[in-house]
Amino acid sequence: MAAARLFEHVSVHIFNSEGDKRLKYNVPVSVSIEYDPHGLSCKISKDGNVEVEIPVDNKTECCKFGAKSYVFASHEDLLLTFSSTADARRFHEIIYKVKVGKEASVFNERTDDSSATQYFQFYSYLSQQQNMMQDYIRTGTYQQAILSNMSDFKDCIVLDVGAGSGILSFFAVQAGAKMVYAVEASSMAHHCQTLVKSNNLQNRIKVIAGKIEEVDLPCTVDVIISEPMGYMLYNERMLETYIHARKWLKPNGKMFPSRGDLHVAPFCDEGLYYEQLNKANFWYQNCFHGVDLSHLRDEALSEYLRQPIVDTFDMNICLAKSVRHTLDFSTAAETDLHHLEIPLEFHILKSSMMHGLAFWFDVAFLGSTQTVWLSTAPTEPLTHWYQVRCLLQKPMFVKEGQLVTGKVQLIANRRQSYDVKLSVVIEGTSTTGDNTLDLKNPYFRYTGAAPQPPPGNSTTSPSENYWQQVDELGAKQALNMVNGITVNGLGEVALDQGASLITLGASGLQLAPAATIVGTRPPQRTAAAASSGGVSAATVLNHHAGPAYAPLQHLVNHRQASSSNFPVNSALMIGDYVTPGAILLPTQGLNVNPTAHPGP
Ligand SMILES: C[S@@+](CC[C@H](N)C(=O)[O-])C[C@H]1O[C@@H](n2cnc3c(N)ncnc32)[C@H](O)[C@@H]1O
Repeated sequence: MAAARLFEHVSVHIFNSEGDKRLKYNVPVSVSIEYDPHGLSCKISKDGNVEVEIPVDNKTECCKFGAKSYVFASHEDLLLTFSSTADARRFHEIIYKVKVGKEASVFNERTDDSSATQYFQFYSYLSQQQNMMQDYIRTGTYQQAILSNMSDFKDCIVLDVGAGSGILSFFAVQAGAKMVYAVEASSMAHHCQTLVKSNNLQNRIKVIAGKIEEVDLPCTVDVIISEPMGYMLYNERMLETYIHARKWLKPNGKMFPSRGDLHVAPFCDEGLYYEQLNKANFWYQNCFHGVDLSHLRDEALSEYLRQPIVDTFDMNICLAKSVRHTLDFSTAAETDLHHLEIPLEFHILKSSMMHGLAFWFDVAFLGSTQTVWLSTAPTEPLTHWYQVRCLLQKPMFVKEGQLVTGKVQLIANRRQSYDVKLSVVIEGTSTTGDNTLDLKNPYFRYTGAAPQPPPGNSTTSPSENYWQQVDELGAKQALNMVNGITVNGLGEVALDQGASLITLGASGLQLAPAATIVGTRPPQRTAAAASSGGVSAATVLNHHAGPAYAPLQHLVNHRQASSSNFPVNSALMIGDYVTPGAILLPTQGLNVNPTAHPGP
C-alpha cells in the first residue's frame, strides 16, 4: 500500500433529500487518502478511529464545491470542507487523477481532451516548428529583443514557456543566461533535447517535458520568455499558460514579451463580403442534380460569416483609427482571459460601407536597455499571423464624422479558442450591426497576391505618378563620375560611398541601392525584396542591360513578383488549425526602435 495523504481539521456535513445540510460531526475530523489497486480509499477519522470509508474510482460521483469544499454524491451525500484552499486543491488533484486518468491542472480543466491531443500533435512536427522559426520577422525580433537587453539575461535563471525547438532558450544563452528551463508539452521536447546536446549546452539548458501547469521547477526564475501568441493574439489560449507560468517568477522578474496590444478597426471590403455571399449561394439552387437545396442557403451563409478571415489587406480599407486593447502580461490574471470585453469607439474618417472589424496585434519587449516591438500590423512586414477580419452579418453605411460605438467580446471555449461577438451601432441612429464568429475555424484566404487599396483611393493622377516615379528612379540610377566622385542624375553626391551607394564587384561601378523601390505597398512585402539582399537581383541585372532601362524593368519585375511569385508554401490545414507556409526570408529590417510604436 502506498503512503497516505492526510488532511487535518476537515468539517463534514451531510445533505438531506431536500438538499439542506447539517453537521455530521460536531468537531473537525481528519481525512486520509490511501491508494489501493482499484483506485483510492478516502477515510474519514474521528479521534483516531475510521468512521467512514469511501472507495474512489473512475465511476465515483464527486466534485469540487466552491474553493474549499468537495462533495461525494454517491456516498451519503457528504460535503467535506477543508481548512484551506490549498488543502482543497491538493485533495481535488489526487481524486481527479484517479477519476479522469490524468493530472488535475488548470490546463486540463479548461481544455477538451480532443483539442489538447490535436494541438500538441500539431506542435510535435518539426515542419511546424520550422514554419514558425522561418518567420524571420518573428524569430529575428525575438533574438534582437533578447540580445539588445543582455543585462536582463546575464547570469540569470530563465524559464522558456512552450520551448518547441528551444530556439528562444538558445537566444537566452546567447545573452548570457546562467540556466534556462525549457518546458515543452509536446513530443518536440525530445528534439529540443537533441539540439541542446548537439550544441553542447546541457549545463545551461534543462529541457522539461510536460505542461507548464503541471511540471515542477527546481527554483524560481528571473525572466520568463515565450512565444504564446495566436491569430488575433488570443487564439490557442496559450497566453493563459504564459501568465500561469508567473507562479515561477521572482518578484520584479521580467516577462518577455511584456505586453500585448490588440488593435481593432472598422473596414470596407465589398469583394470579401460578396465572396462569402457567393459561396453560400451554392445552396440557393433548387435543382442540384434534381434536389432543392435552397432551404439550407441561410444556414450556409451564417456558417461562412462565422469564419474569421485570415489574410492581409491594404490599410486604406480601414475607415477609422484603430482602438487598442492592452494586456499587461506582468499583472493580468489568467481568469481575465476567460471573457474579454473591448469597448469600441470609432470616429469615421470616410463615408463608405462598413463590412466588419479588422484585427491585428503588437507585442512589446520592455527590456531594461531597450524596448522592442513585434508588430503584425498591415503596415508592417507580413508575419505568419497575417491579420484577421470579422465580417458583420449585414454591412452598414457609415458617413464621415459619424461615431460608431459598440464592443467586441472574446469568450473563451474548451477548444483552446474563442467565440468572438461583435456589436456596433452608429450613434444617434437606429443602425446596428453584429455577428458571432468561431475563432477556432478561420478561413485562410491569403494567396500571396499584393493587397490592393480600395477603389477611389487616388487623389492624384496614378498615370502621372507612375511616370514621375520612373523618371526619378531613372535619374537616381543615371550615375556619372565627376572628378572621381560618383554623382547621380539628381545631382546627389555620395560623400560616404558605403552608406548611400553600392560598389558592384571589381569593376568599381557604382549603383544606387534599390531601397527606393516604387509602388504603394511597403517594399519588404514583395517577393523582390524578400528574396534578395536588399538590392533586388532584378535591378543588378538591369544595370548590366543599361542604367536608363533599369527602372522600368525593375517596376515590371516588382509587379510580376507581387502578383504571382511570392515565395509562399501552400497553407497546411492540420486538424482545425491553419498554418501558413514559410513566408519570409532574412532580408527585412527589424523594428528595434527603442521608443516608437510601429502601429498606425
Ligand atoms: C508558438 S510555439 C513556440 C515555440 C518556440 N518557443 C518558438 O518560439 O519557436 C508554442 C509552443 O508551446 C508549446 N505549449 C503550448 N502550451 C503549452 C503548455 N501548456 N505547456 C508547455 N508547452 C506548451 C507548444 O507545444 C509549442 O511547441
